[in-house]
Amino acid sequence: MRRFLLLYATQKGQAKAIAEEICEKAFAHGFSADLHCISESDKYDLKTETAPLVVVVSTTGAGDPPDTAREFVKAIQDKALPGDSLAHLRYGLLGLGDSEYTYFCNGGKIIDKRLQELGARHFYDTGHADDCVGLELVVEPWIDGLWAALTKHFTSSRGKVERIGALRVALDASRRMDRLKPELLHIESQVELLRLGDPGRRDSEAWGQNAVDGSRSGAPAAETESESSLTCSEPPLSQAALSTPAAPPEYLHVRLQESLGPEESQASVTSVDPIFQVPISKAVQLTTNDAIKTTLLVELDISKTDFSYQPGDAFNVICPNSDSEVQNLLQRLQLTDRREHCVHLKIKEDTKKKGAALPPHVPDGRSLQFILTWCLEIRAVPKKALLRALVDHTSDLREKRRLQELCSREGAAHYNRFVRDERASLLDLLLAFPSCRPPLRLLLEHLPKLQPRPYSCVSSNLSHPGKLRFIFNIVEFLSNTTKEVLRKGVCTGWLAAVVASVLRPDMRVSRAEGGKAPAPENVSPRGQDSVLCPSVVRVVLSTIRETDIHLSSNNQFFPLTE
Ligand SMILES: Cc1cc2nc3c(=O)[nH]c(=O)nc-3n(C[C@H](O)[C@H](O)[C@H](O)COP(=O)(O)O)c2cc1C
Repeated sequence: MRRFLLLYATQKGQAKAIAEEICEKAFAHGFSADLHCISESDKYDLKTETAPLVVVVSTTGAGDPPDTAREFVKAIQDKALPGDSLAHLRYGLLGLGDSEYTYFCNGGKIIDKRLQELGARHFYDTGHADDCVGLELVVEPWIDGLWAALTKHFTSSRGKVERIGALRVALDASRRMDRLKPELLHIESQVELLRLGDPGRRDSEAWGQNAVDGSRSGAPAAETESESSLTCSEPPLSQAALSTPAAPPEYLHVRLQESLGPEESQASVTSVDPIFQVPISKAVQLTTNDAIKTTLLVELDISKTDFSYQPGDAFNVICPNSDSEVQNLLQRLQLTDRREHCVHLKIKEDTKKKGAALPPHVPDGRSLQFILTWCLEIRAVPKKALLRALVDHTSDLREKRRLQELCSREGAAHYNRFVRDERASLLDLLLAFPSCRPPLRLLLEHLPKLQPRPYSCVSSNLSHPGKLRFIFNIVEFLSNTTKEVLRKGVCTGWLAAVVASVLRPDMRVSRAEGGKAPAPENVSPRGQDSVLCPSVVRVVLSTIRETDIHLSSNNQFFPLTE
């Protein structure tokens, strides 16, 4: 068995589960993995490790490595470490993150960068998996490729790494004895020679071409396939035999029934918690106009509601999808004239889907317009399963082929580049592929729930009776798409719905990479840019008390008094 060291650093368990999956699969590929949490520093020693290292590490906080990696990071960041202290080490790293956060996969990036600084080299290129679109999109191909990379590592550098390790140990031991004998100089030069001629270096460069990296996905392809776009590809992909996933089984039966009367209040969005619709009563720009990051204090008028809260409680804020996008979607589905019809769902009797269940976020009997506005995340980046399902409803053969490519294994880099990184939505795809005419059923089966976002409130009922105050940090608050949309001056999407209602036309949306608290000199004195909201925006609040959401340290700068 060829052994490798497998370390994971997790906050919520996903990195651990992935490391365990690697460990289980290793055996079948002829490897044995020594699996440890990265915090178990007594179980491994990178300074003397001769086997390749595989690290799976997630990100938490504002781009921090998980708590369990704190000691490890501190240890490798020790400035006293020589720049070649890990030169014998070959490693592969899989970072987990969520591109909705400012510092995507930063936990992994910090460790990766420092290992490189200490002389360690990749035997397999780094993967960055994105929880926002599904970790599996990167994790699965990354694990699939790992076995070939390990095999290549073991065959091309068999013995050499072990020899370096053995020589180093001998050298270090002798150094500790503080007797620099002439033969040690010989060993030292052997180590140097091995390092210079180590094929692992060339391997790592070669593997670099096969990046399974969210942030750089498609970059190599971009050089050779400059003409590729969402709708068209070039050889070799356009001529490749494709391995596409099986069509996801249909499982919903949809019945549209003419509505008998006007729809009830929109407040009955699906939630087990009590829900309130409240106006935004005030928005205060807390940062000056030239601040790197724009920070808003948003005040909601809850005087007509009845619930208690404390500072630090988190609230789920749900905003509706933009009306124009909903209308566009209805048009593409050719259902505009039936938008007021009530939607009734049943599980198809002959479905092949195991454990099929009605989507809990789609209430029975509500209008089609209501469901598209309040229940479905119509801006979600379509997953490959949805792309695959769209193939079967596309009549133009060229469009069909391109959709097949985008959901195929061979087209994974194009999916990342043109769908995931561009944050394309279903509507974008329907516009790009005009012959695609999916049934409503397909949307209800595939679109996820319109997600609320938790925000901590910063006021108390005593300090601000009848008011609920939140801090919105614009840079972190906006998705890439929304930032882009705002730059173009068009507001769409639910995030933009809130922002548009509180942004003054002259308020700048910062492009800078945020994450740090605004410098005190950038904080507007006493909220002088305070503006009364021109319009009342319906925001649905559902209370949740989340003990693990605390006020960020940013808040200490904010002048919360009137
Ligand atoms: C409180 C919290 C903070 C997070 N911060 C970041 C971040 O700054 N950057 C990032 O890329 N992902 C961030 N994430 C996303 C996680 O890294 C991602 O969901 C990952 O899959 C979690 O893996 P784990 O369960 O092993 O910790 C954060 C997640 C949570 C819950």
